[in-house]
Amino acid sequence: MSEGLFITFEGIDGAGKSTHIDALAAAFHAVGRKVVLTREPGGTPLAEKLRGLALNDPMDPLTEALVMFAARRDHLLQVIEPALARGDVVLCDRFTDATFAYQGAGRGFDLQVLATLERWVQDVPAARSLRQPHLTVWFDLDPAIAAQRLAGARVPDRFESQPQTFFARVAQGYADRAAGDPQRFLRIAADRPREQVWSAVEQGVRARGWL
Ligand SMILES: Nc1ncnc2c1ncn2[C@@H]1O[C@H](COP(=O)(O)OP(=O)(O)O)[C@@H](O)[C@H]1O
Ligand SMILES: Cc1cn([C@H]2C[C@H](O)[C@@H](COP(=O)(O)OP(=O)(O)O)O2)c(=O)[nH]c1=O
Repeated sequence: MSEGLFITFEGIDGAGKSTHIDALAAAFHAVGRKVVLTREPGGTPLAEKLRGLALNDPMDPLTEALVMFAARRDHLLQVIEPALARGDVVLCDRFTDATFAYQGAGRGFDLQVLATLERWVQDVPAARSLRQPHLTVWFDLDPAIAAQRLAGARVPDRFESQPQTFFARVAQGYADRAAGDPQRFLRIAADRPREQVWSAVEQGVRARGWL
């Protein structure tokens, strides 16, 4: 049986995560892997309810961080860990790096508190230390370009309606997380045409021997 693979997609709103995650699922299916495609906040009935609150109800940064980690705990226990135990590939649109980027860098919340929550929530029986992604595909994009892509999109949620200065902090938050764990991150320059971005994603995953 194959070892389970946990791959997350990260980047600011509009960076291109949703555009490419289905194609990576198809690439894994093509080599015979079972794929669980999921997202955060969300992925379970409870976590999706928490998503609705987090994306729409006003709340302070600690409340927001706790809601994100509460959703994550349920998602880990109900979906991610069982899938990895089966040897499936879990492709997750956002995970804890988004909490450090949005609640940490974006909202200015205490990173030490986030690191404590990360240790509590991601301490699962099957992981030697903490459950972390085997690979995080980080779509790095200038917030100004992301804003152009999202202009005129649907009614923005609490995060999408933030000013560009917020997303500049979020983008730096991702860069800081990548600098802290470079082996785990595959940085994709996301300002190129879709085909070039996809090619970089596929080559990066293939280079790890997984496709
Ligand atoms: N490489 C690209 N060049 C131009 N537009 C893109 C590119 N990738 C995605 N888009 C468009 O930008 C918008 C946001 O893409 P999406 O994949 O939803 O981003 P995310 O999931 O990271 O928020 C969509 O309208 C999408 O069609
Ligand atoms: C997982 C996570 C997401 N978020 C934010 C980032 C996004 O703006 C929002 C999730 O929406 P998003 O992933 O962009 O979904 P969609 O493509 O449907 O808009 O939640 C956090 O602030 N912290 C987190 O820990």
